[in-house]
Amino acid sequence: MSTLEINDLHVSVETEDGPKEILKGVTLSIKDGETHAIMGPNGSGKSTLAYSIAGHPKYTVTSGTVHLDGEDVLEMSVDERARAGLFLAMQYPVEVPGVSVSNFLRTAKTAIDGEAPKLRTWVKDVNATLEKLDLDASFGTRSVNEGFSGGEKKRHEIAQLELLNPKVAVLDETDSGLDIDALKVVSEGVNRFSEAKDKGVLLITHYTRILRYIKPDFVHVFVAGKVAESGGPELADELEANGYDKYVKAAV
Ligand SMILES: Nc1ncnc2c1ncn2[C@@H]1O[C@H](COP(=O)(O)OP(=O)(O)OP(=O)(O)O)[C@@H](O)[C@H]1O
Repeated sequence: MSTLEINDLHVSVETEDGPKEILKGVTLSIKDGETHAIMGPNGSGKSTLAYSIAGHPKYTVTSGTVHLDGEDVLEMSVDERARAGLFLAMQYPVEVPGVSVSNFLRTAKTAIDGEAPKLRTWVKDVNATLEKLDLDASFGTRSVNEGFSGGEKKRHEIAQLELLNPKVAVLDETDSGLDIDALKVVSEGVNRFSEAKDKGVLLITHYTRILRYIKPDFVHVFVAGKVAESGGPELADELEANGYDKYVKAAV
């Protein structure tokens, strides 16, 4: 049974005027098989939370804890976090010119598992995964994210998710820039991961439309660096109807 436990997490970034606190005490617990959606206004700190879990050096954890299966995540380097089973799909995936998708995926798999996957089964797995995501097999020869459309970038993130098979996935606006067909394909990939494999998902999103395909067990309203309210899927409908106004006013 895997659990990601975030407790009273405070995170700052360095600005020209000194450190600025972005996360102001985030507490969340994500267990196997649970999908948590985080929704909140622009600039409330959702990506900061995702990056802080993954270990981005720009963010300084000033207090609080993050544990995965009881292990102290904040003590781990970025690659140790990945090996421990954490996965981050970034809002803006970076280009890696000259590194093919196939090479990238195999290198990542080898680094995470500690040994290279057997070539024949790996090639089969990669091709099957790309096919499920409606990506042509030739996609594997392209440089990572270079010239990818918005939809291709997000499908590639989900291909990584499926092939690297982490314990917990943090998906930062994986629905942004997707047309309706791509949204379905990407959502199916997330569901294959979360439902079929009984894994934990933290899904950051602005839109309830993805929640038609990926059913969250919990919805959290994120305002001014912390969780302002938590509820079930019905909370997303309430946000769609009424916006964040009442939560923003209460946070001031
Ligand atoms: N270097 C910096 N200097 C000043 N402010 C910063 C810096 N880096 C981040 N911030 C601020 O941190 C806040 C949180 O940003 P973050 O990207 O986490 O929000 P978000 O909720 O993911 O927003 P969005 O929904 O627009 O993606 C923003 O107000 C942003 O301007």
